[in-house]
Amino acid sequence: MRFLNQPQHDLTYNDVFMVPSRSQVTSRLDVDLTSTDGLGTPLPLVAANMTAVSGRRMAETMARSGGVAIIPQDIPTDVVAETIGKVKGSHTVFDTPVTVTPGTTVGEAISLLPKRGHGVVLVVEDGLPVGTVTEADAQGVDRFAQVRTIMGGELVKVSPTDSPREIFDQLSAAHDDYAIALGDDGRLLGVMTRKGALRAAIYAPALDADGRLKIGTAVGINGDVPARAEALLAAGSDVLVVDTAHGHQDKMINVLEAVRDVRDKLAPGVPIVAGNVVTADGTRELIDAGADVIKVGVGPGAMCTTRMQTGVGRPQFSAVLECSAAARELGKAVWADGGVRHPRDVALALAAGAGSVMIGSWFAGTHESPGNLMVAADGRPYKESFGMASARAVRNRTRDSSGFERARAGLFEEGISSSRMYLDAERPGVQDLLDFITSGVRSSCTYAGAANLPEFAERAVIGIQSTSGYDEGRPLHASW
Ligand SMILES: NC(=O)C1=CN([C@@H]2O[C@H](COP(=O)(O)OP(=O)(O)OC[C@H]3O[C@@H](n4cnc5c(N)ncnc54)[C@H](OP(=O)(O)O)[C@@H]3O)[C@@H](O)[C@H]2O)C=CC1
Ligand SMILES: Nc1nc2c(ncn2[C@@H]2O[C@H](COP(=O)(O)O)[C@@H](O)[C@H]2O)c(=O)[nH]1
Repeated sequence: MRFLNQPQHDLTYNDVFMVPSRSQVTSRLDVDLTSTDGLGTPLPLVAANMTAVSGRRMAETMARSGGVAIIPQDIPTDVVAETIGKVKGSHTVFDTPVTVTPGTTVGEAISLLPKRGHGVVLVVEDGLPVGTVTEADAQGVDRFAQVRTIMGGELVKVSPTDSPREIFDQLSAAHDDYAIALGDDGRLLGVMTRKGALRAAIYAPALDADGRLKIGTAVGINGDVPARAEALLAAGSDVLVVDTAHGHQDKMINVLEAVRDVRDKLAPGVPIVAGNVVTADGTRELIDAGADVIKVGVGPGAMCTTRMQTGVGRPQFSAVLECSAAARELGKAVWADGGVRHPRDVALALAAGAGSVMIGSWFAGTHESPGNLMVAADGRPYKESFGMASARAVRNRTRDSSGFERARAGLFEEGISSSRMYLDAERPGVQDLLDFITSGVRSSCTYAGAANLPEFAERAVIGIQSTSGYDEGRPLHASW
């Protein structure tokens, strides 16, 4: 990457723009978005280790689309192990349906609809699919009625060996939008919508050496971290994130060395990600202590109050640029963590040299995040998000401590305890957001003349802009 005009101060994503360069890449579909962080996932995107963001559904969906989700450090180890098992047991292409039985009430079935982006609940009897229920089927029906009275019985059945294009064509011919895939024994393998078929032709899943979906997990720096790391690796975690607010501290370095020893003994191929830092020194020290990838970002997160509380942090574009250069010198990479609100931010982080980009709050406002769907007074659906250093998260993390210790820890909050992440009516599912982001990033690459992410980081030409420069680029949804 090179600057068009030399910066005199540190820069946020909003402070910069990219100019087009002569390109030999003629189609956005020719761009290879494989991450350059050593994990080699087909998409350079990571769902953050936040309780309001990454659970089983987020992990499955991210991995099917080529990225990865990190299950947070605050989830009990046995629950994380169970989640890893479920994700690894799910189909790598077909979506996992929400299922009910014919005797389930309509009210319960409808309450399960928002658990998936595809808007259908599958009715299963004795292990066999017998019908579907959608919001439309339930219109005007008593919530206590059983779903058998309203379910649609015509199911489009496809084979797991059918190509995405064949499934798309079968659904179009049947004027339907929901296919179920059955194994040879008639067992349900998963479901696919028409849009899902289109996506299956574009995205490749992120798979482990045994061909199962990838999933990552996080540990903090307190408690018996090596024991938790051992259990997570034994359960099959594909990435281990060692995460704390101030990553450039002695305790982190000691913990990281211990986690590296556990990893080397049990699962030498599993990368360790550590953070957060925002300086070249912090990056180098965490790499020396055993990290393969450095998580970069102090204070850019949407749930973050660190900069207002402490004055500490660094504008994220400059932090990623400096840390990625330091990591690259040592043959390692960084994740740009936090502050992503538009596809352009992902593109700019990759231009600054990030190997992958971690997203939290934006993904919290999707069907696949763990929270319950709520509806605001104006009718807009939303999910609650909260920071991992908020009083709410600290209370949860210190549940085994004394009342005094919990109360004291609560005084040191550095995050928001409750925030509304509205579901975008146009993009309510995380796959919708991934479509939005990847189409933007593919396009950024072709503007730079890059066929892949190493070329993009090499060729990007970045300029610095004023706030009016940034404003000029915002679309107007009404006349001025
Ligand atoms: N990227 C970011 O900007 C930030 C991210 N977070 C996220 O919140 C989650 C919780 O992290 P964290 O608050 O570190 O909680 P942890 O539970 O991981 O505890 C942090 C440990 O580090 C010690 N510590 C020393 N200095 C600091 C400091 N300045 N800030 C915080 N802890 C410090 C704490 O001791 P003691 O309590 O005695 O001081 C404690 O032992 C993580 O997921 C983290 O990534 C949190 C804040 C900023
Ligand atoms: N200072 C704080 N930072 C936090 C907190 N919880 C999470 N985070 C960081 O934010 C990113 C995600 O950023 P986003 O803009 O995509 O939401 C996450 O990975 C953490 O590094 C917090 O309570 N305080």
